[in-house]
Amino acid sequence: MDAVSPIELAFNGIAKRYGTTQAIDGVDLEIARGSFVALVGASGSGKSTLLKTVNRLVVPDEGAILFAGEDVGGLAAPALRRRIGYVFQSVGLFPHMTVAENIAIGPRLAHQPIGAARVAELLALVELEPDHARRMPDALSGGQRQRVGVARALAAEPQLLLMDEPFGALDPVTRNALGRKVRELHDRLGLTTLMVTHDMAEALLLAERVLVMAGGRIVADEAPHALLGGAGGEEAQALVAVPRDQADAIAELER
Ligand SMILES: Nc1ncnc2c1ncn2[C@@H]1O[C@H](COP(=O)(O)OP(=O)(O)OP(=O)(O)O)[C@@H](O)[C@H]1O
Repeated sequence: MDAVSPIELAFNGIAKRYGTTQAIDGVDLEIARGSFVALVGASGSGKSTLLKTVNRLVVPDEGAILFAGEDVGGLAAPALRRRIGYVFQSVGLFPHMTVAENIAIGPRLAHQPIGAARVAELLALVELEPDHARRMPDALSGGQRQRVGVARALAAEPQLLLMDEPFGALDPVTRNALGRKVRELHDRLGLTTLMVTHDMAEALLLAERVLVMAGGRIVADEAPHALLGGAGGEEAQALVAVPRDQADAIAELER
């Protein structure tokens, strides 16, 4: 990505209230095409709500979101969602469908079905075996299910990938491997990726830009190396302190 990358996503004055809770409190943000952006912050700070405004699972009270220059509020939701891959923590695979059927569901519903060869290609992308296609979701490990979730999100060849705590339920080794895999796919497929995570270490390692939310606002917007150098203010530095303190404590144990 370079300085002249076009803007893939622009949030202009986004606000969303639930009763007395101001979930999003005026977000202005531009995300460059091809970038991998992490959204971190305390529980309840508004990360998921902000992410869901992009694919219209949440409709903001105020403001507009431009996706490749088009106002998402003016697009039909199914057409919009076909251009956006969405991966979330609980995966949401249909239990009564095979892995192949789960992967193919989006294109099928859009009347653009994909064949077995494309399913096999998608399985290979996420490093699953061809014979996983015939399995039912409950015959997979959590990590394998999450890989199927990523394959499903990529099935319609989206240009934008939204991920909401995609690796949250996984063990640390699987989490690390799948995070790296997703970053590699992001690069290889030329995606723009917006990932919500609780884990600052994951954000620092995978993203090139880290946004910190607090109270429905973006309070820091920095590159990982700048955050590690002390930038971003109090909220951001409190989050950076967690993996740093852990690394220090482990280094201490090794002495
Ligand atoms: N559908 C809803 N109805 C009522 N309140 C909601 C709804 N969705 C979110 N909220 C509230 O809006 C605020 C922001 O929620 P959101 O899920 O965006 O936070 P988050 O940063 O993603 O949190 P977490 O990290 O715990 O997932 C919270 O106070 C939450 O309780």
